[in-house]
Amino acid sequence: MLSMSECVSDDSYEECRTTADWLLSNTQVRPTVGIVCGSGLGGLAEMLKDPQVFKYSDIPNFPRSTVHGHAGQLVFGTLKGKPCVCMQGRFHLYEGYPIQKITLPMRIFKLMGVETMILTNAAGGLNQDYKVGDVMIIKDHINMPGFAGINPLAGPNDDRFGVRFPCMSDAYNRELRQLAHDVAAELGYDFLKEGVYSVVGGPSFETIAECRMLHRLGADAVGMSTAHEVIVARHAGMRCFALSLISNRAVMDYDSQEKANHEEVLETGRVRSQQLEKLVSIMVARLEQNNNDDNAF
Ligand SMILES: O=P(O)(O)O[C@@H]1C[C@H](O)[C@@H](CO)O1
Ligand code: HPA
Repeated sequence: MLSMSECVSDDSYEECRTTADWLLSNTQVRPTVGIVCGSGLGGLAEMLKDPQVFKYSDIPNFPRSTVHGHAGQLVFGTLKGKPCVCMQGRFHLYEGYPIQKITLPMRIFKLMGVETMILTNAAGGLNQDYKVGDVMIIKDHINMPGFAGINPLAGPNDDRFGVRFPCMSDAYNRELRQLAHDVAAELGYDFLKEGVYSVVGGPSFETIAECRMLHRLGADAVGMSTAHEVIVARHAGMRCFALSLISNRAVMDYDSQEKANHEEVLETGRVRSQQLEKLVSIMVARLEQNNNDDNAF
């Protein structure tokens, strides 16, 4: 039988502090906004002015990106005058990292002063009204690995990050969702939806039966990321906003010839990236600084 320290990744407060301090001593930027780029959406990082780039491999305690479409670098800079840090590439459970490791950047960002997280991903559309290229504002998630106890907060709780039992009914900030709707309407975007994201472990795409089940459970889109990061960010009291780019339609029909594939996912990102960049940059420009959050420490 494994001991607790063998089961639970050892990325302690001190390690996060070391990484945060290392980054703070190597950049002048004091980010208040964190952005995570999903598959094929790395272009979001190119919006930052006066960028300062750190390869993940050069950052102490940071994991490495192993997935095509995830560049593996942290970019600091300003967006419409707001200091930001942007992950050009994220980590996924299927890469083999412990779940605490893939969510580690959230804690590092918190220690660096980030108050608001904007997360993006590519996802398969389960909702039959969704088309490839639609963008879904995430209003809630279903954490499938969580039902099997795979939760980034499992293990001893460090109260310096947040409380033992954090609330998740308000995980996706209502005001930020409304802001996204307002900005999209001003831009004339007719491809914006709002729905529930279900995270699965991957890397195999879902079977037809799995897609049907997730849809019946109330999910509008399925993907392999984001929810774990949001759990850790909310635990640490950061407010979260997340978007799914519907990169493919989940196969729900046994007569369908469609097959999910990563190339289609990346291609959809290329097609929509400029519009997403515009949406995110206007949102960032209008962000209020104060984050009055009950979970905050
Ligand atoms: O990082 P995200 O969630 O955007 O990546 C999605 C899920 C898989 O990693 C990959 C499948 O194409 O894209
Ligand atoms: N399923 C899971 N993850 C995904 C998908 C999908 O269909 N598309 C992009 N990421």
